[in-house]
Amino acid sequence: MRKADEFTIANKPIASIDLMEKAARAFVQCFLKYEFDTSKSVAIFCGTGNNGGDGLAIAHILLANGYENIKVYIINFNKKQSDDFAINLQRIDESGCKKVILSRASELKNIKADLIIDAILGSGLNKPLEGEFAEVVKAINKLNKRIYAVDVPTGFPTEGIIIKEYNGIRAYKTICFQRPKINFFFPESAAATEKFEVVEIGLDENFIQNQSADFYLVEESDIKSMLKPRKLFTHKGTYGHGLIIAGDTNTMGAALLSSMACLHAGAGLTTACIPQSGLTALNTALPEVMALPRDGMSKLDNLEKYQAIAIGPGFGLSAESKNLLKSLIEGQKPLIIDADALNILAENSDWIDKIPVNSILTPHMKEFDRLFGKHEHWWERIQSAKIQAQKLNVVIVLKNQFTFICLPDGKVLINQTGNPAMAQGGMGDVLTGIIAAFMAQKYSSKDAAILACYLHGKAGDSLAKEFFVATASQVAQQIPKEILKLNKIY
Ligand SMILES: NC(=O)C1=CN([C@@H]2O[C@H](COP(=O)(O)OP(=O)(O)OC[C@H]3O[C@@H](n4cnc5c(N)ncnc54)[C@H](OP(=O)(O)O)[C@@H]3O)[C@@H](O)[C@H]2O)[C@@H](O)CC1
Ligand SMILES: Nc1ncnc2c1ncn2[C@@H]1O[C@H](COP(=O)(O)OP(=O)(O)O)[C@@H](O)[C@H]1O
Repeated sequence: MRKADEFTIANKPIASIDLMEKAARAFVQCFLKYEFDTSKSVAIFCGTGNNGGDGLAIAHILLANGYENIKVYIINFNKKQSDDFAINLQRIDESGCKKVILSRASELKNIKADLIIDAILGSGLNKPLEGEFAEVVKAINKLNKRIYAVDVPTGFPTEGIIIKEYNGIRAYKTICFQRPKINFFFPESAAATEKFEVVEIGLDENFIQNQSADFYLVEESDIKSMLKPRKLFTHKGTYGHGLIIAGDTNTMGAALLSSMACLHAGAGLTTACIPQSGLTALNTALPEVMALPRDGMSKLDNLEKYQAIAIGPGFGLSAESKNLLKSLIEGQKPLIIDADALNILAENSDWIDKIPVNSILTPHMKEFDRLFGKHEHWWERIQSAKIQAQKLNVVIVLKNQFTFICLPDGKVLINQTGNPAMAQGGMGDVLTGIIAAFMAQKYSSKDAAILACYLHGKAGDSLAKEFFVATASQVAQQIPKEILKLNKIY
């Protein structure tokens, strides 16, 4: 983003002070959506770098938008000022805005503000907070007011490890510029900001898009360009056959959910490979799905008739399950490996290197750590996932609020759809079924994983507008509606 900033300044007729002004305007526009009561008092804490410069520009724009009770606090601890900060300081002085200069944290007393804007340090953070900076941040957090952070909460690293003892600003909302920071996608960021929102500030998009990067956001336009229409004269054979090897006596629901998702996401045929004891449930709940009873089987025949094979949801850890997984791994046909199949792999780590290339692994955090070792920090976990996806030549779908899709070429795609209404058992089983459906329809492993994660989350997002909780079966049934919104039938 820094490079984009410099590129924009060098290649567009825009001076850096004007870019700062644009960023501040974009911040205020977003801020006013939520804080339209201009009678509220606002304390704006500004450092002396460009983040602080943004804070000063925000102050005078808020004044121009009807806020009368604005006070800026200049955190003047390191005495170094950026050029654009200095220009905005002069403008603030001319505007007559109330201003306090703090040389020590202990000078921060009697703050009576309804709202706080944090513009002390932004993306320029280059070491953990300590000393006076840590003290002032602690005092601001203690005020217990709604804090809006400019670009980044002070003390929050935009990339790299987020320490457990996070001592930075605890924001209510971060309004960040042009692109979200990678670390916002990790659960540890919840300590720094409850929410984040990205605002456009006019940086050169072509330049940003052409930068080589390890992390990419999945956008709706990507999904639209990937989805294939269903063509005239096609039939069930056109859309492939998905095999879902799942379920056990007490976890048959997982097999039903995966099969239901495979069906609704468009596989031409779906077969559930389940224990005999689940047949009545399957035939009753999902009459469209065929059954392949697997009791006593350590190997499956005729696998060539399936274009996608998913294994794991509710599968159990029995000797029979282990033998079946082993034979499939030896078969070298790409697999979608989830849940208990991942746990079996973790117990038999010498099989991991033999996973068929182009397979898709769909672990949540705990399953991932069981497979590849314990990780203290999400940043490290993602680095491991990147390495393993490359080494094994597989796609690793590391599931969470934001799911990371790690590709064999080292790229990591971040899925932004989905929400806490989806935090309920069976949701991962549905994701596995959707992936299987797209693999059956001859999408590559990469495309199947991307499409499935996006649509799974999108279905949850649509349901969350209507329901407090979205159940896994509701999500499965919502999938064809989501596909239709993005794609023509024929
Ligand atoms: N790029 C964009 O798209 C745009 C960016 N814009 C804005 O610029 C912001 C980035 O500004 P920036 O580069 O001036 O850095 P900033 O965060 O103000 O801090 C710099 C100072 O902090 C210091 N420092 C560092 N760590 C420290 C610590 N732990 N404890 C104490 N001090 C510490 C460091 O001192 P040093 O250690 O180098 O001596 C340096 O002096 C960005 O977040 C956004 O708001 C928009 O205006 C326009 C478009
Ligand atoms: N808060 C959330 N926001 C977005 N997606 C979520 C959230 N909670 C769960 N999910 C999604 O639900 C799925 C849960 O998977 P998993 O834990 O394997 O579920 P289960 O084993 O119960 O089927 C993942 O795809 C995850 O991304």
